[in-house]
Amino acid sequence: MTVRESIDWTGQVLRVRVEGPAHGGEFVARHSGRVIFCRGALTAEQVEVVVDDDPGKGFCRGTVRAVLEPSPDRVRPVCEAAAAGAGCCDWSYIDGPAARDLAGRVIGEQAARIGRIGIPHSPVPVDLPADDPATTGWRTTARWVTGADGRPGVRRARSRDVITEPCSQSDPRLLDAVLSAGIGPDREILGVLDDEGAIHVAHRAVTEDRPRGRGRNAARSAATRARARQARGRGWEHVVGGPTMVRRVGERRWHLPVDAFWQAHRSAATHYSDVVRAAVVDAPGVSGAPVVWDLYGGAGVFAAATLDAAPHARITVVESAPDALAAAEAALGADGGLRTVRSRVETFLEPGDETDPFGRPDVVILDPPRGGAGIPVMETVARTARSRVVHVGCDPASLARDVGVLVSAGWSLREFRGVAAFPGTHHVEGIAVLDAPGRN
Ligand SMILES: C[S@@+](CC[C@H](N)C(=O)[O-])C[C@H]1O[C@@H](n2cnc3c(N)ncnc32)[C@H](O)[C@@H]1O
Repeated sequence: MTVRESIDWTGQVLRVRVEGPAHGGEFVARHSGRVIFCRGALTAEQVEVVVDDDPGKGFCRGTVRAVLEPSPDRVRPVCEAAAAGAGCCDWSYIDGPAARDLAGRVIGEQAARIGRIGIPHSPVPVDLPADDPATTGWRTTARWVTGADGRPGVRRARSRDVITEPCSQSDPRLLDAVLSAGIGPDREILGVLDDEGAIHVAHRAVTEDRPRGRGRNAARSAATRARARQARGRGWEHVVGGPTMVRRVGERRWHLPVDAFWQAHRSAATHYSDVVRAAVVDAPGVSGAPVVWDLYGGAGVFAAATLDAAPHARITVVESAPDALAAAEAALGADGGLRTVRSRVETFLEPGDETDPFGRPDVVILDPPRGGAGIPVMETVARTARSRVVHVGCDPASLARDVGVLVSAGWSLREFRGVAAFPGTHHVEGIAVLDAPGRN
């Protein structure tokens, strides 16, 4: 069938057989030659889906309203907020091991399709973070909003409505503290359980931006604009605990503003640190004093892991947030070989500025935000790093694109794994370790 631009199935109920997972948490099904991205479905199920977003091209989006033939991997959703329609735990109806397998398939598929990377194991294996089996209560930094009635909750999917059933991700002590604080209407709330067991609650005015247009991309852009207007560190009223949290990996401690970046899962920083340590220790052809770049380095968690593996390493942490770098210097400054650079990574790597007082890097570690490092950054890294690259990425598509740049420049993939760092959701962290041409 030829698909016409004017087609619109919005509101139609379709009976479909579900195929595999797509990037973004929906599942693929087909009807009359068009793809339907189905929310709330599972591989091989027969479902009835209501079309709720139809851009009028070769695909549309829908939500499952009845499961006619359920998968054995379907379980009762553990997240009350998601069951009530919130956008938080979109895979909370999928059994944990099955969800990890599905996430590994998405990582492998994106690697092949976008990165043109041959993966030896598909699905890519997805590990529990530091063997932590928690499916609920794993999040130690959480956010809520209050609506006009002042009750804290999370947003309904693709809506500004507030759902007050609890989300299962956050440690339950956080919501208890938020409820006891009695915060008023129209506030954004931040709750943190830090690594010394202290609870911090802060709130500020909700900043909103109306979507310009329909669909989830418009909603996402509106959220991004709102976040950009409400800068980090601004406007918080601290009502429980104080403005500074303590974070720990092993024996090291970081003092950070409560809204500074820290890995969301309570065991993620430890897991990634273990991976970095192992990757630095056996980087091919590298001495006991490697030169290392920790790009998008935050408070230097991976720099710390590097120093544990190679105490004489000379490390440059590149990061745009000054509060994170101050915390890195305070936590690691006593270790001689640390240099912090407050800069966007793109600027740090600009032509003519690729040199480092420590010399060309043996190992480059990258942990960019969701959009990934991008092709120009990866091309420079491919030319500059001597031995090994470790890329940690929370979006399988941008990770695939970034790693694909290295692979097409002749780098070989030594390890490619996922980490179930966001249980109950489709989100997954991917970690790729690559060796320079001629080094493996
Ligand atoms: C995913 S976090 C990783 C932080 C650190 N590796 C950790 O595990 O705590 C990404 C970091 O990159 C920083 N960032 C975002 N865009 C950046 C850019 N273009 N250049 C430098 N840093 C950036 C953010 O402030 C954030 O600290």
